[in-house]
Amino acid sequence: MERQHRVTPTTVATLNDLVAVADYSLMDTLNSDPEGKVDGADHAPRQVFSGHYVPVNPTPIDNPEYVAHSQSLFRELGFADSLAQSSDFVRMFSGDLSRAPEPMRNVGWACGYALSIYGTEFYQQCPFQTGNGYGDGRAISVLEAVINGQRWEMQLKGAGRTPYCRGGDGRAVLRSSVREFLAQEHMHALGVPTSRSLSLYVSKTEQVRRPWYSEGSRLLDPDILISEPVAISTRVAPSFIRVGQLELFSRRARKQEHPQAMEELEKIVLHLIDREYGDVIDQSLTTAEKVVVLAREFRSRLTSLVANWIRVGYCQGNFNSDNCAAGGFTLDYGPFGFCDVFDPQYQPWTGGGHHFAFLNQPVAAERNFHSFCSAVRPLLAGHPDCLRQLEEIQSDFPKVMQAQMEKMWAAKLGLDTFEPALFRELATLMMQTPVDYTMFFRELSSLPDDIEPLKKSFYKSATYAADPEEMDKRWSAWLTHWQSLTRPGTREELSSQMKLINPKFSLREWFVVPAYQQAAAGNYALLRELQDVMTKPYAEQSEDVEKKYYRLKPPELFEVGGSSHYSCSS
Ligand SMILES: Nc1ncnc2c1ncn2[C@@H]1O[C@H](COP(=O)(O)OP(=O)(O)OP(=O)(O)O)[C@@H](O)[C@H]1O
Ligand SMILES: [Mg+2]
Repeated sequence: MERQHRVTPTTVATLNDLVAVADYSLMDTLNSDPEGKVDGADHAPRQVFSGHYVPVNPTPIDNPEYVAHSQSLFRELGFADSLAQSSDFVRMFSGDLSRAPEPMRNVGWACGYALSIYGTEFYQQCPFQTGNGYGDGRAISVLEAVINGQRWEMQLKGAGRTPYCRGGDGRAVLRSSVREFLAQEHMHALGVPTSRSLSLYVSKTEQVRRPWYSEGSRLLDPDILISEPVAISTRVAPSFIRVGQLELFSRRARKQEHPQAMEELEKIVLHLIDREYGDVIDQSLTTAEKVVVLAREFRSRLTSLVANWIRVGYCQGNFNSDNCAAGGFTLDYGPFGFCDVFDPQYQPWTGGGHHFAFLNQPVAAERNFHSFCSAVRPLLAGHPDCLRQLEEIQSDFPKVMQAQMEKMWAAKLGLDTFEPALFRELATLMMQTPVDYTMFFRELSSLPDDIEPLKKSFYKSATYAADPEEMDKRWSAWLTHWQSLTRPGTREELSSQMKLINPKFSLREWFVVPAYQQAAAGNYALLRELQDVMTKPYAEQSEDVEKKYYRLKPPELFEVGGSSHYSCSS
């Protein structure tokens, strides 16, 4: 596949500057659904039997209003901030491509994908029970652009129905859009690979109904239907290929569903390599050889990603294969959460159970990696040596994952090597006390002489309250043990290294709730404040910020439906 390296002007000041670098090579290299409507007016749920994408045009939201854009992404892309509120940019990124300037096309694309939950193939989520009606139900990509040598795909979320909408309305509400918008940029600032947020627009007049929690509800499931404003957010990434997408084509190849099935599988895998692994996979290798390198590289990215999630207290919530980006970055901020209390079983999504809980994410990742290996395996038929290598890459996943986890825990503790006994005692203490995960590690990063500063992070459970003296004694013993193991060198150096690993601020749900509630009433002040604070998560920031955002979760906010847990998020 030819890579085009067109360079944008240093500043993209107008929509014309952007569309001038729009690139549609994807629509030519990949297969279009032969039954797709050329004009993109393809919004009713139906089965899509072949092809990598369906041409489909977004459905604009009524009366769009600017909510936010990511200043840091705009800067990276060379976009002028003023662009985000200019009328033609607003029109396009709120879903109206009808007047997009040339060479912009007024048709985007949506992709089908398959679903495996914790490594098991599922079809029942597809309305036709065949898997042919499952995919981007409300996400539509509108262009790719190569900007300063980096390729970005721009995808609208909440842009209306596609053939994969499964009877849904194709919309995203402001609440879920604000959550995803803030989280993507926070994650990036935390140094964790992720899709990025470009822009967010809300409709001043269009609302949809969603199940939600009544004020103060402590029920697990939503108990009311509420009307919420619809929004369109645009996210960008080198591609949006998911493990589930590779699985869709692999399942078709396995079942010989149509004559081009194997060729379509190969094409999507080569496309993934081009978009996400172009710099690490030699173009001159055969497909089978490329697949082996791809598997090894994806394993490395995925294990590192999950270790990073745990480092920053993030639980993805619904880590199915269709929410697992094949490029190895975080995708789909649905029922996610950043933990307050350290709890290995932390899981804000009531439907996620133990499988996708905080410290089970390495195992969930392994399941997704197995789905990935099964999906690419047909491309290695007739290449016993490559097959053997893939087997080995797959079976070594737990070893590599474990190594990444140990490296991460050692770094969080400012140690050169992982100390199992020290860590075991810490995990026990963190659970029994329990501690606020973010605050504990941040306080530790200041290298306290005694446990007093650490107590700022203690929630003090019944276990702690039953015998605080004994607990404090154990904490002091642990601290002394830890101090004896920390790296030689100056204290300042160690402290500042640890403060780059252990963030001061994390995007806890109880910060986000009032921000999206205010936003729904047209007040974006809190949202902007969170944007600002959470894109500098390692910085000390002001006293005022510290008072508001560096504190224990108030007791009355625990177990609140829609904040501590949610059954749906869209
Ligand atoms: N309101 C909706 N209308 C149509 N399809 C929807 C809607 N909400 C979710 N879907 C589709 O249901 C599937 C599962 O939903 P899920 O919550 O994982 O995805 P999502 O948050 O929409 O998308 P993504 O994974 O693209 O971030 C997805 O394929 C999604 O496109
Ligand atoms: Mg999803």
